[in-house]
Amino acid sequence: MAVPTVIMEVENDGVAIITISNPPVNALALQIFEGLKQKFAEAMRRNDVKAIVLTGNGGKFSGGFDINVFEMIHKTGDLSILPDASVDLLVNVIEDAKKPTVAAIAGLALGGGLELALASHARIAVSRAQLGLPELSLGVIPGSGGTQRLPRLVGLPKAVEMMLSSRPIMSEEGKEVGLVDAIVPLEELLKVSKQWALDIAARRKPWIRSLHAMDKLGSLSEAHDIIKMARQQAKQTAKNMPQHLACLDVIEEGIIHGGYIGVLKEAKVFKELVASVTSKALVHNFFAQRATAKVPNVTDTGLKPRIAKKVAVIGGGLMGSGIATALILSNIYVVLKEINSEYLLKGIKTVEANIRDLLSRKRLAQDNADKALSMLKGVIDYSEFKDVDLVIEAVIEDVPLKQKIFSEIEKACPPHCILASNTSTIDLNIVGEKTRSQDRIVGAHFFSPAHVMPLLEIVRTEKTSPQAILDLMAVGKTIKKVPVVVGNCTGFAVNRTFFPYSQGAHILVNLGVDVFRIDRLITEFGLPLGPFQLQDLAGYGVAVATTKEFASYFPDRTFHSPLVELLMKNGRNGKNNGKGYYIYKKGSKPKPDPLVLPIVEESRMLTNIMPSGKSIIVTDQEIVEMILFPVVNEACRVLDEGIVIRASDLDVASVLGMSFPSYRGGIIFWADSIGADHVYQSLKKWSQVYGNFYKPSSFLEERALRGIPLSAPASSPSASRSRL
Ligand SMILES: C[C@H](O)CC(=O)SCCNC(=O)CCNC(=O)[C@H](O)C(C)(C)COP(=O)(O)OP(=O)(O)OC[C@H]1O[C@@H](n2cnc3c(N)ncnc32)[C@H](O)[C@@H]1OP(=O)(O)O
Repeated sequence: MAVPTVIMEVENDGVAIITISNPPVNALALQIFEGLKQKFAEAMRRNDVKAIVLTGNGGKFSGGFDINVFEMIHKTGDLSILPDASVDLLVNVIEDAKKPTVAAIAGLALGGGLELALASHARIAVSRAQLGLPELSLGVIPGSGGTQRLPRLVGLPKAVEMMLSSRPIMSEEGKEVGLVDAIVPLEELLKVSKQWALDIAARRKPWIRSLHAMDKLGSLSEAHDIIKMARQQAKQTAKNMPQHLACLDVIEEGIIHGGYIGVLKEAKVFKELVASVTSKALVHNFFAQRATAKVPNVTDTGLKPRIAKKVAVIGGGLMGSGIATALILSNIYVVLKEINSEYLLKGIKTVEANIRDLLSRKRLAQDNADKALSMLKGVIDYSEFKDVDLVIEAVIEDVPLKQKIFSEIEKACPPHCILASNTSTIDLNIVGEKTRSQDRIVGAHFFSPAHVMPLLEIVRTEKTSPQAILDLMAVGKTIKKVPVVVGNCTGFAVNRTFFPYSQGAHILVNLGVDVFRIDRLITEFGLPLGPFQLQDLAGYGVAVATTKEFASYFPDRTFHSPLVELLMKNGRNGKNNGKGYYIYKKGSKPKPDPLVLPIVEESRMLTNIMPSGKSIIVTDQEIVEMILFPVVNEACRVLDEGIVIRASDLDVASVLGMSFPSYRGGIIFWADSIGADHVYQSLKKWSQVYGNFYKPSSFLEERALRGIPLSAPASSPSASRSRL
């Protein structure tokens, strides 16, 4: 592994080029701060140095502060390892120095990386470099002056937007808003930056210390209004995440009392937030997501992924058209197949509507939209399949139909082509039973809407080849999904883990708990929708079909609630017909419908599970736990059966596939933070009163009783102790 280093070369023109080197993204490891201090001190001392250019090795400026250090703090609680960079290095050594520094930015400058560039006296970037302050997505705020300097360079509205969204901008936009001074080709980056630095030194170009700039800040009352509005928004969109309001407080401090005071407050708040549970969970998420890219016996075999240039999608329904949209948006040529021209037209219209929607929400530029649509071709036979690299079947969940399609595509496609199914429940061995191509049959399970949801569950059977998995992972990355490789079982990792979620909610309702109270508590916990609103949205057909599927595989823990069927009998079909548990009207928010209450009563009469016919009394916390602990319990079975490679894969899958709040780290991380023992004891207690649905799994029981975290790998010393 390469050692993080900072090197300095002084050229005859009097410019010292200081280069950060820490592959792959030049993260600012603790040694880098030391190195920067030393090299800047040397550059200031040397008489042959007139100016400095700060840059990064390997075509990247810097991906920011080394997030491993946050992880170390979360493990040890030792905040003293944080470098005192924000004043010491960035203000005293760089910004207030007697020699100017120019940041030469290629590739990316994120977080602390961008903050180094902000403290420099000018920024020269290559085209399409990513510039951003994504710290809030890690549960902290920018901690090296970013909260103060960015508003002073780009104005308060843009700075607030960049920090609160954590989304980077391209250098082209950076140039428009004043973050970048010039955009140049990569070959000229150093040359132009050196000249710029010399020009500043000779006062031919302005020597700007951005912490002291005032012209972009606007009046105090304007700033007050902007921050007030941002606070209101953050309260709605970033509930339970302290870093958003903290960031606004720190920005405000600097506007009222000056940039330097702002920097001091920023450093203090940064330290507090680094140690927070939110940061711990979000940093866990960051590394957990990266870990999904490492699949034993697949990514470590030396195999190279083959690039899919042309993909066929079979089925133009909601899922198929969403998948086609995701592919064409990433410049992959798609043939969309339907059984007749009427259905095909419908499918293509859905893809067009998806693209229009992205356009209207400014997520896509017109020329990119046109380009994407030009990559789509509709077909009603297999003639275009002769040169496809991947087929994704996305028809209804019907075993004979899928088997027929797989027999057909085996003949129609070239031998290297991967044959994938988007089934969410059906065993892939059964899907591919009638073929001789089991080694290239794989699950490509997208989540609805497929062009928006970031998870791609890649399901392998014992026969799927490593090459097929690797190729599909590469497609997933290209279309900006996070691929998580899982094993084959009913519901695979995500739907299997979460099937008790709506079951638990239905048990509670039949025990007398109010439907809308449950939804409110689950959204307060952090999921975007409660289980009943989710059912309204997904459609009752899905609820009935999946419950049936799970009931046949897991009869010991399936609860038969007649509620959905009763709703349908009463002419309710969820959002589809505007009437479910909620009333849906165009242009207004869904409203709880009191007219469902008699239907709920009918369901309660039929199930007759309320003790002595009376509603149970439960606290808000118990309600959340009675819904989510059974999910943890099923997650334990998924771990026990080796359906996922590592526990953190389930965290990623729960966050990206089920919108489990990322600031709680994911389903297993959350359970471990509460303690396996509490989960176990609660489930045990409920199973004695309410039955088998709550019965703790043997995996949970063993870990709880032996005090081993659920996330500990089976082979780890702490977990293997359990078998002694
Ligand atoms: C004081 C300051 O204000 C505080 C901060 O700066 S906090 C840090 C702010 N920076 C960030 O949030 C950026 C985080 N990184 C990223 O978003 C992305 O990694 C990236 C856009 C830089 C690159 O993306 P991509 O090319 O897809 O590569 P990706 O797989 O994510 O990362 C490559 C490797 O670099 C590591 N890495 C990336 N950024 C890192 C960082 N800031 N610290 C430590 N490691 C980092 C990843 O963990 C991964 O390691 P692995 O190969 O061992 O799994």
